[in-house]
Amino acid sequence: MSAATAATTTAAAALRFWERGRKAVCVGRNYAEHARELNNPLPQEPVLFLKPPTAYVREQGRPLRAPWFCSSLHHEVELGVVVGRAGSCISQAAAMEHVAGYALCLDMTARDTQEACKSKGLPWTLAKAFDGSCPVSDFIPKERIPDPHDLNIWLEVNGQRRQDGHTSNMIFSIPFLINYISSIMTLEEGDLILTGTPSGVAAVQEGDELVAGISGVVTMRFRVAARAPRP
Ligand SMILES: CC(=O)CC(=O)C(=O)O
Ligand SMILES: [Mg+2]
Repeated sequence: MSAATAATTTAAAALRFWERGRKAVCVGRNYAEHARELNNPLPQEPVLFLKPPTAYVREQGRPLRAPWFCSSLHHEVELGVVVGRAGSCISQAAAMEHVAGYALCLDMTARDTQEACKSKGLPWTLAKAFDGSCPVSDFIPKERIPDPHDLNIWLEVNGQRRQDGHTSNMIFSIPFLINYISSIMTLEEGDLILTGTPSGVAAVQEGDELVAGISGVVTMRFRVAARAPRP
C-alpha cells in the first residue's frame, strides 16, 4: 500500500469509530491466566463473539450499568484494534496494513448470565452484547503504538489495581486474529476487534469508579450506576 493510501486510511478511521455503526468482534480466552481463573480450557482456535454498535459508551457519556437480568457485572480490560481498511481473507503478512489504530476497551460481562448460558450450551449474546457493554477510549492512531504486543494494560476499581496484563501474553497475535476473523466475516472500516482480557476480572458495584489505561498511552474513567430496571 502506498504512503498516501495509508494516510487516508488512518485519517478516515480516526473519525469517531464508535459512531460509525460498526461491529465489535471480540476474542475470548486469549490470555492463558484468564482462561485458568475461570476454569476454562485453553483454546485451540480463537473464541469469537460480537457486540453491536449500541454497546459503545464514551468516557463523558452515560455511566456503566448492569442490565436488568444481571446481578454480577464483571470488568474485562482489553486492547481494541480499530480496522482502517476493509477486507476479507486478509493474510497475516498484510494484516497490519488494515489497522488504523487502537482503543482501550472494557468488555463488560454479565457473568452470572454467561455462566447460565454456558451451562445450557447457549450463545453468550445476553451476557456480552447488552447496551453499554463496551466502554471505549478515544481513538489512538497506529503511529502512537509501534508494537501492540508490547503494552501494559491495567484496570483499577476505587483506586485498587484489579487487572495488570501485558499484551505479549496473548495466545493469538493481532495478525493471526485479523487473518482468522476475516476468513469468517468481512472486516469493515471502523470495526473494532477486542483482543481478550488478562486475569483479574471481578464484579463491580453501584458507585464504583473504574480507571483503566494503557501505560504511557491513554487512561479512561467510568462510574458504575444502579442496575437498569426491569422493563
Ligand atoms: C470468559 C470470557 O468472558 C471470555 C472473554 O471475553 C475474554 O476476554 O477472555
Ligand atoms: Mg473479553
